[in-house]
Amino acid sequence: MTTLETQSLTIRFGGHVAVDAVSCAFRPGELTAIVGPNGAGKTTYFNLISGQLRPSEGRILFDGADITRMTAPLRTRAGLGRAFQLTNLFPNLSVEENVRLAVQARSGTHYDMLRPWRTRRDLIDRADAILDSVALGSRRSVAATALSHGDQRKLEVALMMALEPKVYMFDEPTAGMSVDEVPVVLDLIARLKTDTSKLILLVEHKMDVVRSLADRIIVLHNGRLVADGKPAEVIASPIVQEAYLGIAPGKSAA
Ligand SMILES: Nc1ncnc2c1ncn2[C@@H]1O[C@H](COP(=O)(O)OP(=O)(O)OP(=O)(O)O)[C@@H](O)[C@H]1O
Repeated sequence: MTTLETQSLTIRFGGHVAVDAVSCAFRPGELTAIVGPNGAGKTTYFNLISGQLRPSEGRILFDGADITRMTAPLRTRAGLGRAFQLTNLFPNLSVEENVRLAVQARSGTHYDMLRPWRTRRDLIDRADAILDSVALGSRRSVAATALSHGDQRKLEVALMMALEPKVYMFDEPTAGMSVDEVPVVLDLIARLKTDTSKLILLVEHKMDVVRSLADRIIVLHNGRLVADGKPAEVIASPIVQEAYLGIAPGKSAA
């Protein structure tokens, strides 16, 4: 069973404590939304979990192992998946080629001159299924660099899916998308949620998105974990509405 836990996780930048002794355990089958005002430490917390940053103090446990000092690539290999903006893309290769390469990397298959890629029906089918699930089947021949912003975000999700992670980490997955592109990504995350062995973390500002997807919400403020609970409870809590989501008491959080 996949488990992920941070214990007293802290990072300081000079004198500024961006993430301050955050202790939190995440469970499989649960989508946890991480919310809070700008500068609260949400992305920094993500960077600590995925290994882009090393904590000043505290520990990260993943499937029972202490991964605090593990490099980001090793964390990815261990099953921590994060959608990164474009960094894992080959911009001049097509959408399909990008996804196939990610599927191939996951399968551990290396380039084999005696066995052309097209003979690997299993890998091709897997790549096709992923392309369809992110609604990029019709864009498969387009160079990654030529995609619209929304389609590039979908491709990032596709590459993460190809790696079959145990943990999916989404940092504002619909940011910058047009209104008609948003539902595809939300549907996709909702479908990922149906696999109860997976654990999903979502940093999101839009409360309607949080409300529709989250099983649990944690609130960060000034780097501290200040609320943790079921969405209805956390959203309704006056202190969160007023102080952390910037909503006057009595008004809707949407
Ligand atoms: N590499 C860094 N060096 C110095 N300060 C940093 C660094 N990364 C983040 N910070 C600071 O840490 C704090 C938390 O930033 P972070 O980006 O994690 O907030 P956030 O909650 O994700 O905000 P937003 O919702 O605006 O994306 C901010 O004050 C930010 O300026």
